Amino acid sequence: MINITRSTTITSVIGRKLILNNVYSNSSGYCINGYFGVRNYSTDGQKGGNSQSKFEPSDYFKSLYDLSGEQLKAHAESTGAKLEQGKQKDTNYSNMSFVDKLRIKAKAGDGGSGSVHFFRAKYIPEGPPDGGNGGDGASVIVRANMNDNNLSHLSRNYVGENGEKGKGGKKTGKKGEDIILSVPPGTIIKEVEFYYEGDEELGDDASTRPTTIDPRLDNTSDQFDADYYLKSLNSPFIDGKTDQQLFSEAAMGMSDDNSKKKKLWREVQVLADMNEPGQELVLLQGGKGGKGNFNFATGSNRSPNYAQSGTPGEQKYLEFELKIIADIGLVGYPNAGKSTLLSRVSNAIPKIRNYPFTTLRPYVGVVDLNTEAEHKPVKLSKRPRKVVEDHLNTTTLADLPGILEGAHLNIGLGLDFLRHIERTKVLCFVIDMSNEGVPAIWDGKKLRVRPNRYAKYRDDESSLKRVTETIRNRSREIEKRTPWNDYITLVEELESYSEGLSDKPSVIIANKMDQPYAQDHLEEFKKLLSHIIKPSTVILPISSTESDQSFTELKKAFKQLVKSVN
Ligand SMILES: Nc1nc2c(ncn2[C@@H]2O[C@H](COP(=O)(O)OP(=O)(O)OP(=O)(O)O)[C@@H](O)[C@H]2O)c(=O)[nH]1
Ligand SMILES: [Mg+2]
Repeated sequence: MINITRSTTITSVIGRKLILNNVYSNSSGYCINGYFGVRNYSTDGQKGGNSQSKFEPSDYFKSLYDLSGEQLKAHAESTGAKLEQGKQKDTNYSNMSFVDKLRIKAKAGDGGSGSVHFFRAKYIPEGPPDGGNGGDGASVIVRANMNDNNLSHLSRNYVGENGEKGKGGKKTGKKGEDIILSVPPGTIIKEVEFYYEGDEELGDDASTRPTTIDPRLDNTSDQFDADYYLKSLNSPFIDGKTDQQLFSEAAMGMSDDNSKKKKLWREVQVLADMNEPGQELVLLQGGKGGKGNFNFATGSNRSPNYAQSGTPGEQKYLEFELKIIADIGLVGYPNAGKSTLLSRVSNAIPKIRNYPFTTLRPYVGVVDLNTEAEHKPVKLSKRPRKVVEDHLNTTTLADLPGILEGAHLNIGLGLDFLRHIERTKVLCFVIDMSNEGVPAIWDGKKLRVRPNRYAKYRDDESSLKRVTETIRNRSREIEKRTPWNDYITLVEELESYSEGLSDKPSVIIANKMDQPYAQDHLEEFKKLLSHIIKPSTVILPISSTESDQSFTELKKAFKQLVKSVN
């Protein structure tokens, strides 16, 4: 078993094969790329592409894996293969892409056909029929898993294993092994279909697809036609077209000149709302195995030489979306210490640097609410990743990219992650109290939250441009920032993006309390905020870089807030 680096993407799962689209580092740090022919390999024991850490590669890949850099070079030279220095990815950090919406195509396995077989033994030349039933096809199942935090591990295409054909001796064929798609709790799954722009009716391959079997082939139906059935057993063609042809024509829109038109998607139905960790649901039912010929023996026909074919597995386009990315979202200016805080209270290992916009994508960590453990700063790269089993006393915390004034106008990293904030239940504001050593003296001017301050410029492109430029310049003058201004700007940005967003239950972290002037800032901050926020809002002074008892307080606050929204 080999550990694949995080950079690996699995683009397809077809039966027992993973189609991997990436370059792999071997143990000596060299890359073995597709040129070596290792893109497709058998993955015994690994179906579904969920646990990417385990798979059985081909012997060829294995033989390359243990070669040293020098040996690999020699191998590449002798075979004319391409060899590149592998990028040593820092897999400890959350450099994995964050995917919160994804559309996939999935097909459950077909049922295996029943067998036509007769018992044979010495002195029994014409024994009774004993062809076994076909195995059922693999179903596609979704499972909510606390240890997943986004959808990036899912591939775009899943094809379930077909059930095996029945065998002589009344042996039932092997069942296709189910594909289990593991998703974070809070994922909503919809069935979607496509149509072409300007033509609402076409493109619905669900309606043109032959999903039901021809009643003439279905021996449970009144119209069952044994002759027709036998003919179809010998030939895969039905009415001049194979089932496969009919399907792919419809799916690819070949029957019409739709290839040039824009493909659009629409919702058919909501299939699942995965809220509870551990919750499981069959998304696509695998086909039923066909009955073997021993089932059809009757008084008038003791030796039926036909069997039932399996039913096809369901096939659908599915859309996965994370409705809730985490219970709690960290909201703050860039460099306020959000990632540092996440690393201290959760199992996540985010990248922490002393410059703004270190975090570019959301990252979700799991917070164990049980532990009263000391939160000592530890070398994060040495810390093992924790797997959560007890989900009752845990909560999830999302580290989000920093926001600036004007984020709702797409300044800074902009709108994209304001969308993520919308999908957390509780807000945890992180305010930098150090403020680069500027002493805090509140000038006594009343602060007001003014959402949609810039709304009047919205429709006028040139003034909007001017305004965004002014805000951009202002954001560079760090000394003009104060903790209370930071807080109000954050609330204004949330409100400007979506009214009521800042009304979610929240806690305020006054961070970097170890810095000079932080205590002064905090005093002023508290004074000022008592005028404008709900008095019940907790303000917790913390120093994320020091060993601090306040983390226990913070966890208590988290526990209470999360309880209040669940
Ligand atoms: N002195 C002190 N420094 C801190 C504290 N918390 C964080 N820092 C430092 O502040 C810097 C920024 O921390 P990050 O956690 O990367 O900040 P962030 O809010 O995630 O920043 P972005 O990802 O850019 O939005 C780092 O150099 C941290 O070491 C603190 O409590 N005290
Ligand atoms: Mg960060």
